Amino acid sequence: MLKSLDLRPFRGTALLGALPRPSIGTADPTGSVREILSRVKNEGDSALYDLTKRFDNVTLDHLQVGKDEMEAAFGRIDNALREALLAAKYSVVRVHEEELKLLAEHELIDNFGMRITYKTQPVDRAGCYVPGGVARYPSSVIMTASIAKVAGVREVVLCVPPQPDGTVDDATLAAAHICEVDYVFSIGGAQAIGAMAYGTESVPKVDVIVGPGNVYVSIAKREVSQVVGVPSSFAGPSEVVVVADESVPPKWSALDIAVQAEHGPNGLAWFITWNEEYAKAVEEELESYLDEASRKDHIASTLSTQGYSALVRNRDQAIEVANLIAPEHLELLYHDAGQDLDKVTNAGAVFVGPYGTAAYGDYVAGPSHVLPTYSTARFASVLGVSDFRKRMHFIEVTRDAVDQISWAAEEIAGAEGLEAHSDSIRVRRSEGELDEA
Ligand SMILES: NC(=O)c1ccc[n+]([C@@H]2O[C@H](COP(=O)([O-])OP(=O)(O)OC[C@H]3O[C@@H](n4cnc5c(N)ncnc54)[C@H](O)[C@@H]3O)[C@@H](O)[C@H]2O)c1
Ligand SMILES: N[C@H](CO)Cc1c[nH]c[nH+]1
Ligand SMILES: [Zn+2]
Repeated sequence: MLKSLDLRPFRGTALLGALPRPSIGTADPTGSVREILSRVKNEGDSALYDLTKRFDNVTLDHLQVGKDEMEAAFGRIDNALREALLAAKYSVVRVHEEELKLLAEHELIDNFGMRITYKTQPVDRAGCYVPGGVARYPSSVIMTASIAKVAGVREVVLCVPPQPDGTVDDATLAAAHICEVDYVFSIGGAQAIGAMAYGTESVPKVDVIVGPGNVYVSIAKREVSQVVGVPSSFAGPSEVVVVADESVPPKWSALDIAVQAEHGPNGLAWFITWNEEYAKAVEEELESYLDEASRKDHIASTLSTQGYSALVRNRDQAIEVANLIAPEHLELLYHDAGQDLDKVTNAGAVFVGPYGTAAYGDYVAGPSHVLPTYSTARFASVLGVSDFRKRMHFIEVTRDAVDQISWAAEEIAGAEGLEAHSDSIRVRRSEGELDEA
């Protein structure tokens, strides 16, 4: 089921060479995504109807879902789910209100008499993509839209693929109601990303697009990043690296491999250990779980392409391998894993200790479950408040600064041959103090 790798002999750059390369699937769909985007840009709503027929096999008679329908869905879902969605939103809002405090306006420094102040402002309108091909994701509404609202975004637009009957499922609509989403459209895939990036007759153009999705969605976001803000994470098919030893029940490790694999194709699932016997026990548990699993085909699909069981020398090498993979989720389940956190340099989210299944992060821990995949955790981060806000700085130049530092600016402007630059400074330096009005 998992492909076995013995990484114990490899060190340094040889270790990197021994790892399989990450893959987004057999054929790169960038060409067809570009075609979809260009149709949406040129034809607007009519392309959205047509592409939804083609890729979702659904004939829509309208694109937008009304706020009354969101509220009705909130009333229809069962009580336990309503409470669970509210609890998840509460947790996410709490964490992001703390993050927002870190972005508060602050004076950075008095630099040669120039006061430098930083301030952030929300974007005006954000687009949240919520996936819906091989599963339903009301949690992704909370993990995107509620964060946009905490960030102060004025309007949130949400796109989600339609169900086969053209509707959007109640749990997703209820989550949209809870998060006070302003517009919901039943459009999925690359066409939804194009609609939010360029705007159509029905879909308002947004300033930032966030949210996870399959390879078509993730590539579409990358393609429109010239005209709209898109986080640098490639929030694509789910990934997990589970590191464990005999201190963890093998069934727990096996389930955690299956958790992210059940999202569907093109994902990645690694199991890493330094105990050969334990590796066999986990593999057996995984096989017996798969016999009964309702999403067996999805799990098998990810495991058959990027499912690995790797044997390493020790926990240090396990973390070295994890850092090279840079996975979306890293689980350090073994005893005393807290001692190793400083060694982790590349991962979207890290779960620590035997209870740390990534499923807590998927739903209730508080940080967004929209995380970097496809090795982008080398440079990208979890979705957060700052993805919906722009940073500006204010430079207040005092008379004192004119006296202190003009000489350096004039000198450099002279070297660049930019006369107006140096004149604009010289005139202030030489023409003396203005009366304070
Ligand atoms: N990284 C993260 O933060 C994160 C979070 C949640 C989910 N996910 C991932 O999101 C993904 C969701 O994928 P999904 O497929 O269920 O839903 P999705 O909404 O991302 O994709 C469904 C859409 O894909 C389009 N599509 C399907 N086949 C196509 C084709 N051949 N050409 C062009 N477009 C096509 C359709 O329009 C459809 O509406 C999963 O891979 C899951 O692992 C990632
Ligand atoms: N594991 C996904 C992120 O890769 C998020 C999610 C949503 N629902 C369940 N899981
Ligand atoms: Zn998940």
